[in-house]
Amino acid sequence: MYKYYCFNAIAECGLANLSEDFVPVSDAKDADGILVRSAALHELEFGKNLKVIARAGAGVNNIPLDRCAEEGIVVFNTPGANANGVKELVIAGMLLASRDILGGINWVQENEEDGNIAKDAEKAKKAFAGCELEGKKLGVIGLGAIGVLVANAAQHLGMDVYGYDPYLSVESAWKISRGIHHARTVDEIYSECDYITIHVPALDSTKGMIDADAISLMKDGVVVLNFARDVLVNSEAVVDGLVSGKIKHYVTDFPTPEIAGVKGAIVIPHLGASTAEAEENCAKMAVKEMRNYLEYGNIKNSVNYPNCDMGYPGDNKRITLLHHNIPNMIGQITGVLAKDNMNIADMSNKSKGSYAYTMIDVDSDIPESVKKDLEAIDGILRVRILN
Ligand SMILES: NC(=O)c1ccc[n+]([C@@H]2O[C@H](COP(=O)([O-])OP(=O)(O)OC[C@H]3O[C@@H](n4cnc5c(N)ncnc54)[C@H](O)[C@@H]3O)[C@@H](O)[C@H]2O)c1
Ligand SMILES: O=C(O)[C@H](O)COP(=O)(O)O
Repeated sequence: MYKYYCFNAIAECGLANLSEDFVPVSDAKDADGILVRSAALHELEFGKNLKVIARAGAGVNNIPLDRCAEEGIVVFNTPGANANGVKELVIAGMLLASRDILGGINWVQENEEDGNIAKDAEKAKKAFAGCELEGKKLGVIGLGAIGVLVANAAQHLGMDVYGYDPYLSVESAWKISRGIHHARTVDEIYSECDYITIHVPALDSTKGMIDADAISLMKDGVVVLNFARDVLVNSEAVVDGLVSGKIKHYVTDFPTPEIAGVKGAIVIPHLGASTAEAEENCAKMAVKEMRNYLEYGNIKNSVNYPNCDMGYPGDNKRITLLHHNIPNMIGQITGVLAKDNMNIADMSNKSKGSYAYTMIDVDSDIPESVKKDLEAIDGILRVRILN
């Protein structure tokens, strides 16, 4: 029996894929698995039984990844599952920044009692005129699941699109339309583009990347879109840019007290992934990842441990070990099994940064003493026996 706890509402169609071996609990401390969206887990003390956190979404800056790795907790996200929802909102954001749709709608609401509104609208409309996206230059920083979709969609709208991503994955490279220009430096995006949209994770290396220096390189009247994370921009620099007119509009999915009321800021309350489709995709993927790990020890889409998949163990018994990525771990682990005369039927070892994962299938039952001996090896963080 596995216990799980949901920190946010997780779409029912995903939870429906949990078998009867999974029961919800009312206290996260009792859980084997946690499902979460944006709830902040940094301050949470994890229970001893917690083995997995599945983030139904992309960004994992709400989860203490290193602490989880050290406590033997595998963290998953759901790459690409909400990318289309975000892409569509980014396109909407570009349109809202180009045409004064919001100003026009507000005018109509303010004049709803005007019996002559049809005629008056024809006089008023010049105040809300805008420009078109076609032919304008768009810079996309970060060409992952979302950035690629935004770049390709913008190209279909007739924009001249530049993409920048020094860590571009092969998977993304296959998807990028060949009409997208390859920007070799981020400065090229800053200096060339009329619209700049940022789709990178919040990391130490990306926090505050849109700062006063970056903005000083941008064209006058640039539109900056941030549907990734608030911390990617230096708020003070963006506010200064809006006040001076250097930035025409800052369109963001992340309201903060500094930005919310500033003229020129178009602020949305984190709605990028709030579509039925995105919520369902994310919930299904997160549940699948959590189940596959708890039931079979397989890791797919982890952000703090390597991917490692040995499928279904069949008649074999499975041992899984989370450990530090240091020399002689395999020697010590197999040494324990040899001491107990156990026969290894299949085995896999993968590493990611400072952490590694070993899966071993054996063709006999695994005595409790083996688990204890494995746990005693220096550098082992968690041992599971999946009988
Ligand atoms: N508004 C929302 O509701 C919403 C929804 C999903 C994701 N997000 C945010 O958007 C981010 C991106 O999502 P995704 O699904 O595209 O993630 P992803 O991991 O598929 O793509 C991120 C891309 O950024 C690139 N990158 C990393 N550092 C970079 C740098 N310094 N310069 C340029 N590129 C860099 C990576 O190589 C990768 O290709 C997430 O981390 C999350 O914070 C927001
Ligand atoms: O990183 C993400 O996936 C998005 O920011 C969506 O967050 P949400 O699941 O809280 O809407």
